[in-house]
Amino acid sequence: MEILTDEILKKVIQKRASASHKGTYGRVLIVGGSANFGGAAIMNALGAVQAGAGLVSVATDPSNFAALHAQLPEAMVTDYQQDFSDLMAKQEVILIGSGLGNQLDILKRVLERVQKNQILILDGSALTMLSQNPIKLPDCQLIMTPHQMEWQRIGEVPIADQSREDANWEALVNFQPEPILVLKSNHTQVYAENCVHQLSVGGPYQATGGMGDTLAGIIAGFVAQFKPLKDAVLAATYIHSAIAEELSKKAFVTLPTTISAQLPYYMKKYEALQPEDMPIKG
Ligand SMILES: NC(=O)C1=CN([C@@H]2O[C@H](COP(=O)(O)OP(=O)(O)OC[C@H]3O[C@@H](n4cnc5c(N)ncnc54)[C@H](OP(=O)(O)O)[C@@H]3O)[C@@H](O)[C@H]2O)[C@@H](O)CC1
Ligand SMILES: Nc1ncnc2c1ncn2[C@@H]1O[C@H](COP(=O)(O)OP(=O)(O)O)[C@@H](O)[C@H]1O
Ligand SMILES: [Mg+2]
Repeated sequence: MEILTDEILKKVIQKRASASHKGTYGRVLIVGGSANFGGAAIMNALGAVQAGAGLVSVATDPSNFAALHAQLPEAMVTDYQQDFSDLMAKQEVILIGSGLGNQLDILKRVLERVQKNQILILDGSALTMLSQNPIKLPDCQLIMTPHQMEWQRIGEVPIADQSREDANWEALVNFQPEPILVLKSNHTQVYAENCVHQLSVGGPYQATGGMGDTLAGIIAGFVAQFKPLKDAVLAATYIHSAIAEELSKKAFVTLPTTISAQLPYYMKKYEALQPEDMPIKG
């Protein structure tokens, strides 16, 4: 097991080239946010946009359009009950499930259309629906972001056994293609390419609804811009909790939207650094 440190940010975050444009930094489609859980899709989008994704679209319930636009005019919207396959085809990254609720038809429609070169992130309700319905996963690059109960449901690893790496690896073999697993808890671990990486940052000041929705959005924003995939996921997972820990020095709770708002400033400190550079101060 490896402990994640800010070396991963030095490795992953790159200074932007002058000769670039929004398309250079990736297109992300978020599918989520039912009428009751619109905030989840908004927090996905805030995470992805603030992390630097070039173009972010949200397929959601139309009742969320105005709130999303008011919070984040940078994001585009579409009605998730309509056919959005043309929009899907243009994306590098698709994130589905945060606040989606039990909408199996939408999940099936999206999974059937995912292409091999696309990155698919499965969160929240998508994981719960997959655990209850026999649906084939698409042949693409997969990332799953369950909390402990979601991993118990979909991975069939009881929460009490999730501290055992061998139990989690055994469960992962049952998924084809094998996903990168971001197993969220108070000791979040990332399972990828035969290695387990554990967070050394973060704490209970993060225990607020929407914290995982925000992480899923940040992962989407990072994998849209940075390569290789595994390092981008590790960096996103690290920065989400590192910002929270920094904020917790002055705040009792660290709200998901506050973490997203800090992303561009925190990332800026790392753009010109390389691994092994002097530690960051302040
Ligand atoms: N503002 C919004 O729009 C928001 C929308 N949201 C969306 O709602 C949907 C449902 O997601 P969900 O996570 O709230 O519910 P569910 O999947 O039933 O899991 C909860 C059950 O698991 C248990 N549990 C055990 N260990 C756990 C752990 N480490 N972390 C967390 N839970 C743990 C837990 O135990 P308990 O709390 O009872 O002790 C409880 O029994 C999903 O799409 C999500 O994106 C939310 O993001 C909130 C903000
Ligand atoms: N006590 C804690 N210590 C560290 N991190 C925590 C703690 N409680 C929650 N978190 C983090 O908050 C996030 C919660 O994710 P999740 O339950 O999916 O939230 P939501 O679905 O409400 O957005 C995860 O990243 C988890 O690691
Ligand atoms: Mg969640």
